[in-house]
Amino acid sequence: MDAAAAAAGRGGPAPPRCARAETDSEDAVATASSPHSAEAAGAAEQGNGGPAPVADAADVEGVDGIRIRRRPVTGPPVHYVGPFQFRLENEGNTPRNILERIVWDKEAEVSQMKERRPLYMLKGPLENAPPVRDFVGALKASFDRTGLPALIAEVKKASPSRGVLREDFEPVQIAQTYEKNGAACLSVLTDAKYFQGSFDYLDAIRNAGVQCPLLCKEFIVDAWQLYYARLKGADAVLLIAAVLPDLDIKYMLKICKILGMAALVEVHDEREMDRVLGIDGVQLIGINNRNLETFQVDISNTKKLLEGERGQTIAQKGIIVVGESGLFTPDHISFVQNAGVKAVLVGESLIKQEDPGKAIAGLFGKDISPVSAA
Ligand SMILES: O=P(O)(O)OC[C@@H](O)[C@@H](O)c1c[nH]c2ccccc12
Repeated sequence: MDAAAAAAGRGGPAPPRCARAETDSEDAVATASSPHSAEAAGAAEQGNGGPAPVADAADVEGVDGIRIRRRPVTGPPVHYVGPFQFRLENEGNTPRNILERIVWDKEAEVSQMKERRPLYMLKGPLENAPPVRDFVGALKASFDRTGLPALIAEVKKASPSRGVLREDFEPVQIAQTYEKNGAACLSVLTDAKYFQGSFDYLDAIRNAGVQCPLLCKEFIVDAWQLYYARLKGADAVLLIAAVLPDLDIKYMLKICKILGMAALVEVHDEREMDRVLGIDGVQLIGINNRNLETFQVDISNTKKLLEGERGQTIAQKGIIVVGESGLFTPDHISFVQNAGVKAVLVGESLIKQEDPGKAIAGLFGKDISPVSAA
Protein backbone atom coordinates (compact mmCIF):
# COMPACT_ATOMS: atom_id res chain seq x y z
CA MET A 1 0.00 0.00 0.00
CA ASP A 2 1.46 3.36 -0.86
CA ALA A 3 1.90 6.09 1.70
CA ALA A 4 -0.79 8.31 0.24
CA ALA A 5 -3.36 5.55 0.31
CA ALA A 6 -2.45 4.81 3.90
CA ALA A 7 -2.66 8.47 4.66
CA ALA A 8 -6.09 8.73 3.18
CA GLY A 9 -7.23 5.98 5.49
CA ARG A 10 -7.72 3.44 2.73
CA GLY A 11 -6.74 -0.14 2.70
CA GLY A 12 -5.28 -0.66 6.14
CA PRO A 13 -5.94 -0.48 9.81
CA ALA A 14 -5.89 3.00 11.29
CA PRO A 15 -2.97 3.85 13.55
CA PRO A 16 -3.67 3.75 17.27
CA ARG A 17 -5.03 7.04 18.60
CA CYS A 18 -2.19 7.71 20.94
CA ALA A 19 0.49 7.24 18.31
CA ARG A 20 -0.62 9.90 15.90
CA ALA A 21 0.96 13.00 17.38
CA GLU A 22 4.27 11.27 17.81
CA THR A 23 4.64 10.71 14.07
CA ASP A 24 7.60 12.80 13.11
CA SER A 25 8.01 12.10 9.45
CA GLU A 26 9.03 14.99 7.27
CA ASP A 27 6.99 13.61 4.41
CA ALA A 28 3.77 15.60 4.29
CA VAL A 29 1.67 12.90 2.79
CA ALA A 30 3.04 10.12 4.95
CA THR A 31 1.84 11.91 8.08
CA ALA A 32 -1.59 12.62 6.74
CA SER A 33 -3.56 9.85 8.38
CA SER A 34 -6.67 11.35 9.87
CA PRO A 35 -6.52 11.72 13.61
CA HIS A 36 -10.02 10.40 13.56
CA SER A 37 -9.68 7.61 11.12
CA ALA A 38 -10.20 5.02 13.83
CA GLU A 39 -13.34 6.70 15.07
CA ALA A 40 -14.51 7.51 11.55
CA ALA A 41 -14.31 3.83 10.69
CA GLY A 42 -16.42 3.09 13.75
CA ALA A 43 -18.97 5.71 12.75
CA ALA A 44 -19.22 4.28 9.26
CA GLU A 45 -19.89 0.87 10.74
CA GLN A 46 -22.75 2.25 12.78
CA GLY A 47 -24.31 3.77 9.69
CA ASN A 48 -24.32 0.36 8.07
CA GLY A 49 -26.11 -1.22 10.96
CA GLY A 50 -22.85 -2.40 12.55
CA PRO A 51 -22.11 -2.66 16.24
CA ALA A 52 -23.36 0.08 18.50
CA PRO A 53 -20.72 2.40 19.99
CA VAL A 54 -19.48 1.39 23.39
CA ALA A 55 -18.89 4.83 24.89
CA ASP A 56 -21.73 6.57 26.65
CA ALA A 57 -22.24 10.32 26.84
CA ALA A 58 -20.33 10.69 30.08
CA ASP A 59 -17.27 8.95 28.58
CA VAL A 60 -17.18 11.11 25.52
CA GLU A 61 -17.68 14.44 27.21
CA GLY A 62 -14.46 16.09 28.10
CA VAL A 63 -12.30 13.62 26.20
CA ASP A 64 -8.77 14.99 25.86
CA GLY A 65 -9.83 18.29 27.38
CA ILE A 66 -12.61 19.24 24.99
CA ARG A 67 -16.10 19.85 26.27
CA ILE A 68 -18.29 19.29 23.25
CA ARG A 69 -19.20 15.82 22.01
CA ARG A 70 -17.39 15.38 18.73
CA ARG A 71 -20.00 13.05 17.27
CA PRO A 72 -23.43 11.69 18.21
CA VAL A 73 -22.72 9.24 20.99
CA THR A 74 -25.69 7.00 20.28
CA GLY A 75 -25.25 7.04 16.51
CA PRO A 76 -27.17 9.03 13.93
CA PRO A 77 -30.90 9.65 14.61
CA VAL A 78 -32.00 8.00 11.38
CA HIS A 79 -31.82 4.21 11.06
CA TYR A 80 -32.85 1.98 8.20
CA VAL A 81 -34.32 -1.43 8.66
CA GLY A 82 -34.87 -2.87 5.21
CA PRO A 83 -36.83 -0.22 3.30
CA PHE A 84 -38.06 1.50 6.46
CA GLN A 85 -36.61 4.61 7.93
CA PHE A 86 -36.79 5.16 11.67
CA ARG A 87 -36.04 8.44 13.29
CA LEU A 88 -35.10 7.93 16.89
CA GLU A 89 -34.09 11.14 18.52
CA ASN A 90 -32.58 11.02 21.95
CA GLU A 91 -30.17 12.99 24.06
CA GLY A 92 -27.21 11.17 22.61
CA ASN A 93 -27.92 12.04 19.00
CA THR A 94 -29.27 15.57 19.37
CA PRO A 95 -26.69 18.34 19.41
CA ARG A 96 -26.77 20.34 22.61
CA ASN A 97 -25.48 23.56 21.13
CA ILE A 98 -24.64 25.16 17.81
CA LEU A 99 -20.97 24.17 17.96
CA GLU A 100 -21.86 20.50 18.34
CA ARG A 101 -24.34 20.81 15.49
CA ILE A 102 -21.78 22.43 13.18
CA VAL A 103 -19.07 19.94 14.06
CA TRP A 104 -21.30 16.89 13.60
CA ASP A 105 -22.40 18.16 10.21
CA LYS A 106 -18.80 18.97 9.31
CA GLU A 107 -17.66 15.42 10.05
CA ALA A 108 -20.28 14.09 7.64
CA GLU A 109 -19.41 16.70 5.00
CA VAL A 110 -15.69 16.01 5.21
CA SER A 111 -16.10 12.26 4.98
CA GLN A 112 -18.03 12.77 1.73
CA MET A 113 -15.44 15.20 0.38
CA LYS A 114 -12.69 12.73 1.24
CA GLU A 115 -14.48 9.96 -0.55
CA ARG A 116 -14.71 12.06 -3.68
CA ARG A 117 -11.15 13.31 -3.51
CA PRO A 118 -8.99 11.07 -1.34
CA LEU A 119 -5.70 12.52 -0.24
CA TYR A 120 -3.63 10.83 -2.91
CA MET A 121 -5.68 12.71 -5.50
CA LEU A 122 -4.78 16.04 -3.91
CA LYS A 123 -1.07 15.34 -4.16
CA GLY A 124 -0.62 16.42 -7.79
CA PRO A 125 -2.75 19.57 -7.61
CA LEU A 126 -1.02 20.50 -4.32
CA GLU A 127 2.24 20.87 -6.18
CA ASN A 128 0.60 23.51 -8.37
CA ALA A 129 -1.09 25.37 -5.51
CA PRO A 130 -0.29 29.09 -5.26
CA PRO A 131 2.90 29.65 -3.21
CA VAL A 132 2.34 30.19 0.50
CA ARG A 133 2.48 33.76 1.79
CA ASP A 134 3.83 34.67 5.20
CA PHE A 135 0.76 35.21 7.37
CA VAL A 136 2.60 35.86 10.64
CA GLY A 137 5.15 38.09 8.89
CA ALA A 138 2.36 40.21 7.39
CA LEU A 139 0.80 40.71 10.83
CA LYS A 140 4.14 41.75 12.35
CA ALA A 141 4.94 44.11 9.48
CA SER A 142 1.57 45.80 9.78
CA PHE A 143 1.90 46.22 13.54
CA ASP A 144 5.37 47.71 13.09
CA ARG A 145 4.11 50.05 10.37
CA THR A 146 1.02 51.42 12.12
CA GLY A 147 1.61 50.83 15.83
CA LEU A 148 -1.95 49.49 15.90
CA PRO A 149 -3.14 45.89 15.97
CA ALA A 150 -2.77 44.34 12.52
CA LEU A 151 -6.12 43.74 10.87
CA ILE A 152 -7.31 40.37 9.68
CA ALA A 153 -10.45 41.44 7.81
CA GLU A 154 -13.10 38.81 7.35
CA VAL A 155 -14.93 37.99 4.14
CA LYS A 156 -18.14 36.72 5.72
CA LYS A 157 -21.61 36.68 4.22
CA ALA A 158 -23.64 35.31 7.11
CA SER A 159 -23.36 33.66 10.50
CA PRO A 160 -25.66 31.49 12.57
CA SER A 161 -25.91 34.16 15.25
CA ARG A 162 -26.45 37.20 13.01
CA GLY A 163 -28.06 35.75 9.89
CA VAL A 164 -27.18 37.35 6.53
CA LEU A 165 -24.79 40.25 7.11
CA ARG A 166 -24.60 41.45 3.53
CA GLU A 167 -27.06 40.67 0.76
CA ASP A 168 -24.99 41.98 -2.11
CA PHE A 169 -21.92 39.87 -1.44
CA GLU A 170 -18.99 40.11 -3.86
CA PRO A 171 -16.08 38.33 -2.15
CA VAL A 172 -13.39 39.48 -4.56
CA GLN A 173 -14.42 43.13 -4.45
CA ILE A 174 -14.64 43.00 -0.67
CA ALA A 175 -11.17 41.45 -0.46
CA GLN A 176 -9.74 44.11 -2.77
CA THR A 177 -11.18 47.00 -0.81
CA TYR A 178 -9.97 45.48 2.47
CA GLU A 179 -6.46 45.18 1.06
CA LYS A 180 -6.42 48.68 -0.38
CA ASN A 181 -7.52 50.16 2.94
CA GLY A 182 -4.87 48.53 5.11
CA ALA A 183 -5.88 44.99 6.07
CA ALA A 184 -2.73 42.95 6.78
CA CYS A 185 -4.40 39.60 6.10
CA LEU A 186 -7.84 38.35 5.14
CA SER A 187 -10.02 35.68 6.70
CA VAL A 188 -12.30 33.85 4.29
CA LEU A 189 -15.22 31.82 5.60
CA THR A 190 -15.44 28.56 3.69
CA ASP A 191 -18.26 26.81 5.58
CA ALA A 192 -21.29 26.80 3.31
CA LYS A 193 -24.07 25.54 5.54
CA TYR A 194 -23.86 27.95 8.47
CA PHE A 195 -21.83 30.89 7.10
CA GLN A 196 -22.72 30.81 3.39
CA GLY A 197 -19.02 30.68 2.62
CA SER A 198 -17.15 28.74 -0.04
CA PHE A 199 -13.73 27.36 -0.90
CA ASP A 200 -14.24 28.96 -4.29
CA TYR A 201 -13.92 32.35 -2.60
CA LEU A 202 -10.38 31.50 -1.53
CA ASP A 203 -9.51 30.51 -5.08
CA ALA A 204 -11.18 33.53 -6.59
CA ILE A 205 -9.57 36.03 -4.21
CA ARG A 206 -6.10 34.61 -4.77
CA ASN A 207 -6.56 34.44 -8.53
CA ALA A 208 -7.75 38.04 -8.64
CA GLY A 209 -4.26 39.10 -7.53
CA VAL A 210 -4.95 40.00 -3.90
CA GLN A 211 -1.58 39.90 -2.10
CA CYS A 212 -2.71 39.70 1.53
CA PRO A 213 -2.16 36.26 3.08
CA LEU A 214 -5.43 34.33 3.44
CA LEU A 215 -6.80 32.50 6.48
CA CYS A 216 -9.13 29.63 5.67
CA LYS A 217 -11.90 30.09 8.24
CA GLU A 218 -13.25 26.61 8.58
CA PHE A 219 -14.21 24.10 11.24
CA ILE A 220 -11.25 21.76 10.87
CA VAL A 221 -12.01 18.30 12.20
CA ASP A 222 -9.78 16.21 9.96
CA ALA A 223 -6.25 16.61 8.63
CA TRP A 224 -7.53 16.15 5.08
CA GLN A 225 -9.03 19.64 5.31
CA LEU A 226 -5.56 21.14 5.82
CA TYR A 227 -4.39 19.80 2.47
CA TYR A 228 -7.58 20.90 0.79
CA ALA A 229 -7.30 24.41 2.23
CA ARG A 230 -3.70 24.71 0.97
CA LEU A 231 -4.79 23.47 -2.43
CA LYS A 232 -7.36 26.24 -2.55
CA GLY A 233 -4.74 28.87 -1.76
CA ALA A 234 -4.92 29.18 2.03
CA ASP A 235 -1.82 30.55 3.80
CA ALA A 236 -3.19 29.89 7.28
CA VAL A 237 -5.92 27.81 8.90
CA LEU A 238 -8.00 28.08 12.05
CA LEU A 239 -7.69 25.34 14.68
CA ILE A 240 -10.40 25.64 17.34
CA ALA A 241 -9.38 24.35 20.79
CA ALA A 242 -13.04 23.79 21.71
CA VAL A 243 -13.26 21.29 18.86
CA LEU A 244 -9.83 19.65 18.78
CA PRO A 245 -8.15 17.62 21.51
CA ASP A 246 -4.52 18.56 22.27
CA LEU A 247 -3.11 15.62 20.33
CA ASP A 248 -5.01 16.68 17.22
CA ILE A 249 -3.76 20.24 17.58
CA LYS A 250 -0.16 19.01 17.85
CA TYR A 251 -0.56 16.71 14.91
CA MET A 252 -2.25 19.35 12.77
CA LEU A 253 0.41 21.93 13.63
CA LYS A 254 3.00 19.54 12.25
CA ILE A 255 1.10 19.14 9.01
CA CYS A 256 0.65 22.91 8.72
CA LYS A 257 4.38 23.30 9.14
CA ILE A 258 5.10 20.79 6.44
CA LEU A 259 2.67 22.59 4.13
CA GLY A 260 4.19 25.97 5.04
CA MET A 261 0.91 27.28 6.46
CA ALA A 262 0.44 29.23 9.69
CA ALA A 263 -2.14 28.07 12.23
CA LEU A 264 -4.32 30.38 14.28
CA VAL A 265 -5.22 28.40 17.38
CA GLU A 266 -8.46 29.72 18.83
CA VAL A 267 -9.38 29.69 22.51
CA HIS A 268 -12.30 31.10 24.42
CA ASP A 269 -11.64 30.44 28.10
CA GLU A 270 -8.81 29.96 30.57
CA ARG A 271 -8.86 26.21 30.31
CA GLU A 272 -8.43 26.28 26.56
CA MET A 273 -5.72 28.94 26.86
CA ASP A 274 -3.78 26.80 29.35
CA ARG A 275 -4.09 23.76 27.11
CA VAL A 276 -2.77 25.68 24.13
CA LEU A 277 0.07 27.28 26.10
CA GLY A 278 1.21 23.74 26.89
CA ILE A 279 1.65 22.92 23.20
CA ASP A 280 5.01 23.63 21.55
CA GLY A 281 5.22 25.47 18.28
CA VAL A 282 2.10 27.64 18.61
CA GLN A 283 2.85 31.03 17.02
CA LEU A 284 -0.60 32.57 16.91
CA ILE A 285 -3.39 32.38 19.47
CA GLY A 286 -6.80 33.84 18.75
CA ILE A 287 -8.98 34.79 21.70
CA ASN A 288 -12.56 34.56 20.60
CA ASN A 289 -14.78 37.01 22.47
CA ARG A 290 -17.76 35.03 21.24
CA ASN A 291 -18.70 31.83 23.01
CA LEU A 292 -19.40 29.39 20.18
CA GLU A 293 -21.80 27.41 22.33
CA THR A 294 -24.04 30.32 23.37
CA PHE A 295 -23.07 33.14 20.94
CA GLN A 296 -22.56 35.54 23.79
CA VAL A 297 -19.97 38.20 23.01
CA ASP A 298 -17.87 39.92 25.66
CA ILE A 299 -14.70 41.74 24.64
CA SER A 300 -13.38 41.79 28.19
CA ASN A 301 -12.70 38.09 27.61
CA THR A 302 -9.55 39.08 25.72
CA LYS A 303 -8.29 41.01 28.73
CA LYS A 304 -9.22 38.28 31.19
CA LEU A 305 -7.24 35.63 29.33
CA LEU A 306 -4.13 37.80 29.02
CA GLU A 307 -3.85 38.83 32.63
CA GLY A 308 -1.08 37.68 34.98
CA GLU A 309 1.02 34.63 34.34
CA ARG A 310 -0.69 33.74 31.07
CA GLY A 311 0.27 37.09 29.57
CA GLN A 312 3.86 36.59 30.73
CA THR A 313 4.09 33.11 29.24
CA ILE A 314 2.74 34.43 25.94
CA ALA A 315 5.30 37.25 25.92
CA GLN A 316 8.16 34.85 26.76
CA LYS A 317 7.16 32.50 23.99
CA GLY A 318 6.83 35.36 21.49
CA ILE A 319 3.28 34.31 20.62
CA ILE A 320 1.14 36.84 18.74
CA VAL A 321 -2.36 37.15 20.13
CA VAL A 322 -5.31 37.97 17.90
CA GLY A 323 -8.43 39.54 19.45
CA GLU A 324 -11.46 38.05 17.70
CA SER A 325 -15.13 39.04 17.39
CA GLY A 326 -17.34 41.85 18.58
CA LEU A 327 -14.97 44.73 17.71
CA PHE A 328 -16.87 47.78 16.43
CA THR A 329 -15.16 51.02 17.53
CA PRO A 330 -11.72 52.61 18.02
CA ASP A 331 -12.32 52.23 21.77
CA HIS A 332 -12.75 48.50 21.34
CA ILE A 333 -9.50 48.36 19.36
CA SER A 334 -7.56 50.25 22.04
CA PHE A 335 -9.14 48.14 24.76
CA VAL A 336 -7.86 44.89 23.24
CA GLN A 337 -4.54 46.48 22.30
CA ASN A 338 -4.02 47.54 25.92
CA ALA A 339 -4.88 44.00 26.94
CA GLY A 340 -1.93 42.80 24.83
CA VAL A 341 -3.14 41.83 21.35
CA LYS A 342 -1.04 42.61 18.29
CA ALA A 343 -3.76 41.72 15.79
CA VAL A 344 -7.54 41.72 15.51
CA LEU A 345 -9.98 39.64 13.50
CA VAL A 346 -13.02 41.64 12.42
CA GLY A 347 -16.04 40.67 10.35
CA GLU A 348 -19.44 42.07 11.10
CA SER A 349 -18.57 45.70 11.84
CA LEU A 350 -16.82 46.05 8.45
CA ILE A 351 -18.87 43.80 6.21
CA LYS A 352 -22.13 45.54 7.05
CA GLN A 353 -20.89 48.95 5.86
CA GLU A 354 -21.49 50.10 2.33
CA ASP A 355 -17.76 49.97 1.53
CA PRO A 356 -16.24 47.46 3.98
CA GLY A 357 -12.72 48.69 3.16
CA LYS A 358 -13.45 52.34 3.83
CA ALA A 359 -15.01 51.25 7.12
CA ILE A 360 -11.52 50.25 8.33
CA ALA A 361 -10.54 53.88 8.99
CA GLY A 362 -13.69 54.29 11.08
CA LEU A 363 -12.92 51.17 13.09
CA PHE A 364 -9.35 52.26 13.88
CA GLY A 365 -10.10 55.97 14.22
CA LYS A 366 -7.57 56.69 11.47
CA ASP A 367 -6.59 55.77 7.95
CA ILE A 368 -4.23 52.77 8.09
CA SER A 369 -3.94 52.18 4.36
CA PRO A 370 -0.36 51.57 3.19
CA VAL A 371 -0.31 54.64 0.90
CA SER A 372 -1.28 57.12 3.60
CA ALA A 373 1.43 55.76 5.92
CA ALA A 374 4.18 56.04 3.30
O1 LIG B 1 -18.05 39.24 12.92
P1 LIG B 1 -17.19 39.47 14.12
O2 LIG B 1 -17.97 39.59 15.39
O3 LIG B 1 -16.26 40.64 13.92
O4 LIG B 1 -16.26 38.17 14.30
C1 LIG B 1 -15.28 37.80 13.36
C2 LIG B 1 -14.66 36.44 13.74
O5 LIG B 1 -14.00 36.59 14.96
C3 LIG B 1 -15.72 35.35 13.83
O6 LIG B 1 -16.28 35.22 12.57
C4 LIG B 1 -15.17 34.01 14.29
C5 LIG B 1 -14.21 33.80 15.23
N1 LIG B 1 -13.97 32.50 15.38
C6 LIG B 1 -14.78 31.80 14.57
C7 LIG B 1 -14.88 30.41 14.36
C8 LIG B 1 -15.76 30.01 13.42
C9 LIG B 1 -16.56 30.89 12.71
C10 LIG B 1 -16.47 32.26 12.90
C11 LIG B 1 -15.56 32.72 13.84
